[in-house]
Amino acid sequence: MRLLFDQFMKKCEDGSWIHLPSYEDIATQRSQDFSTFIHAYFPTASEQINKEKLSQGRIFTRSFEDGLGFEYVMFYNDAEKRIVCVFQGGPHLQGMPGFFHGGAIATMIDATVGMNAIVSGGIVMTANLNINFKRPIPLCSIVLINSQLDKIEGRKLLVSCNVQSVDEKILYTEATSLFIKLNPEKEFHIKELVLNSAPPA
Ligand SMILES: CCCCCCCC(=O)SCCNC(=O)CCNC(=O)[C@H](O)C(C)(C)COP(=O)(O)OP(=O)(O)OC[C@H]1O[C@@H](n2cnc3c(N)ncnc32)[C@H](O)[C@@H]1OP(=O)(O)O
Repeated sequence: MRLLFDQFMKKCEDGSWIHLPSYEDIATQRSQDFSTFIHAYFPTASEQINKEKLSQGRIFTRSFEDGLGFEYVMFYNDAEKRIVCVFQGGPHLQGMPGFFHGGAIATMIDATVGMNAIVSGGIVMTANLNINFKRPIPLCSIVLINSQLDKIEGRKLLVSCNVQSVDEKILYTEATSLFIKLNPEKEFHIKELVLNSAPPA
């Protein structure tokens, strides 16, 4: 994992790739603005949120103890509109004995294609996610999640993705997704927020 991280950090030196901040870091920077916007977009659903529990809310992929759940880092290439996520899931993500749970893989795919859609298009939500699980992924192995923005049609963003072994010899999973942009006018605001909070290369 460290070797791959260093290889991608090297690619960041000329600015073609950007080491993305974790979603948690982005959300906490402008959490009040973000929360107000989302609740205003979904007023009825917002009324049903248990406000006492809201303060205990944690980003799903960052809610496990270190090393047990989702360990990952994402790199973004703006010119190519793609993200590579280096992912090493921990032992608490087990499904079939010795392999990752399909829901854990789906979560990481959603997080990666979602980040690709956010940096490419603004504030979006997943409307559709189709996944083909082609090979089981051994628990605790390191994989690459390669995500690509394919098309923007008005408020719709189509993003595809695959999950491969590090040597690219095994194709584990393929996915396509549809994201819907919630607020076209804030597109540059969120992109700048993400890119400006990127850790230094
Ligand atoms: C970095 C971390 C990233 C994390 C990423 C994680 C992201 C998530 O998981 S979000 C959580 C899961 N998603 C959700 O809960 C979303 C639930 N769905 C919704 O709230 C709404 O359906 C929402 C917001 C997606 C779209 O609603 P709304 O803004 O009213 O748009 P709406 O007018 O219905 O649709 C817009 C267009 O998209 C199309 N569309 C909407 N949903 C779909 C769909 N599932 N399939 C195909 N087309 C669709 C509509 O037909 C319409 O097309 P057109 O403009 O051509 O008529």
